Amino acid sequence: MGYPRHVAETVEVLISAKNVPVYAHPGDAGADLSSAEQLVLAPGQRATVGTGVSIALPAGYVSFIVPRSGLASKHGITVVNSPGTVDAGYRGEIKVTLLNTDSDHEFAIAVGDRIAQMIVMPCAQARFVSVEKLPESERGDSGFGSTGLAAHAESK
Ligand SMILES: O=c1ccn([C@H]2C[C@H](O)[C@@H](COP(=O)(O)OP(=O)(O)OP(=O)(O)O)O2)c(=O)[nH]1
Ligand SMILES: [Mg+2]
Repeated sequence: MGYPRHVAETVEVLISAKNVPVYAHPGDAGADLSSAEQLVLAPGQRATVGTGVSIALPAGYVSFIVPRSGLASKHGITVVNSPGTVDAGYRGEIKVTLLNTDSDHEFAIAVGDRIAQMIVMPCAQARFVSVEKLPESERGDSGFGSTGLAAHAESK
């Protein structure tokens, strides 16, 4: 019996890059982006780092730039504006604003190091329809931890 196999949607994305983002494994959601720059992030420092990658997403798609979990857990490196949003119409270089959250250790980046990953997703654009009153829902205006144990018990 074979493992059920669902072939994910693939979409053609035009790219201009020296280092094309790489999916480490078949079916991965994130393709690794590498640095086009050499730099050192001091403890607590942030920097906007070039990737040398420019893309043309098809209309109706978005790319999100998100941190790599290994860099986050081992070195405290994150993406400040995660998920960074690459609009379909953007043709400039994709840059990654990294933050070294480690309070003691600097983090050195060499050209070609994988610094973040990009996810390509279909994305709807809303047609905002103004109304006087929104339709009712079970959640209503509860949020911000409303389903936490204590709050949940109180509300029962
Ligand atoms: O991590 C990121 C986020 C954005 N961008 C590029 C692609 C995106 O389409 C553009 C604008 O991003 P965003 O809308 O998040 O920034 P903004 O501050 O609103 O700038 P703008 O006024 O240009 O929209 O910058 C990146 O290269 N990396
Ligand atoms: Mg914007």
